[in-house]
Amino acid sequence: MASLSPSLRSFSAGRRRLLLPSSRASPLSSRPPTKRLAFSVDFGVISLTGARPRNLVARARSSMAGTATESGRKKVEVFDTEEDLAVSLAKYAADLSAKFVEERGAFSVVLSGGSLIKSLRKLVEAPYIDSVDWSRWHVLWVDERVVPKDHDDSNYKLAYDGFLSQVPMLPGNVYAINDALSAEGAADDYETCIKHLVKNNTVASSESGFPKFDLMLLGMGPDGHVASLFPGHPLVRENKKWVTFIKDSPKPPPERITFTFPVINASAHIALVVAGAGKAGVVHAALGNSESPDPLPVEMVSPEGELTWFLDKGAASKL
Ligand SMILES: O=C(O)[C@H](O)[C@@H](O)[C@H](O)[C@H](O)COP(=O)(O)O
Repeated sequence: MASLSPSLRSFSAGRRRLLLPSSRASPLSSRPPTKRLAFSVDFGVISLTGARPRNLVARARSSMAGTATESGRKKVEVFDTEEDLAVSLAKYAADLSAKFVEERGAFSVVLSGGSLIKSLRKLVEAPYIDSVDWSRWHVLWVDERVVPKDHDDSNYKLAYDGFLSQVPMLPGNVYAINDALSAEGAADDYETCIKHLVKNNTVASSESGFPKFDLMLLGMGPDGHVASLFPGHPLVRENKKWVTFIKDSPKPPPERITFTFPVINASAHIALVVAGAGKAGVVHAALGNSESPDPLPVEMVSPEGELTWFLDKGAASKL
């Protein structure tokens, strides 16, 4: 069982030193994972775990050919409950951690905000709390709200309270934005920070010249947004910058920084984690055969590597 390292209270993120909101590591359950596997199809694109929604295989089978990237692979995993989803997500992240730590001595992980952090809760339990080499993790954010670190809207605070404070991660390996800067300044500064990480091989580089993160963990909004890339917003077409900013986010708070699609899509692995029937319509749209000239942001997620959808039964209910 990990205890909260006192040094985690003061994170040094590159040139930045951040004071953290006070937080306590709560006692962690040592309950073993209880994944239930009721059905599984895997032909390179789909595996269903737990409940098998009507028509999913046929629909996914027909949609994948049209939407998978040339080199990329796409999987859709559906779980009976969000609890089962969380169990599987923890194993997925821990397995990738072991693979990348062995291959290149580091594991670069990108978090989003929202409900994703809660879905990572099994990672702070046995067996992963002890088996994962947390000292090799390097954590960044795909998007961040431009608010102080101790503000309730901060994605950093959300992740710190719900995840990072409960694992023995090295404080210097957690890269938060500089909250003393404007949105534009913070975006530029974060891009510079990532350039340093690419230069010293902490983060890999894609052939396209963009950073290639080992694992990106994305949530999806009910309107189909990912990161802070919203439907109909010109930022979805940004193709040069690595990190950009938005001052009119339709989801509050309005000022944010966000990775751009070229960076998201250079990833080696992306997990799109979506739970709840409220998002079933967008999941259906995203996994359908849409030929729309104006795709939803979530439909633009198409990594060089592997995309895995983690859905609970509610989110998959219209498939
Ligand atoms: O900072 C943010 O707002 C997020 O990074 C955002 O992209 C989030 O992941 C989605 O809005 C899904 O959030 P929920 O899972 O809470 O719906």
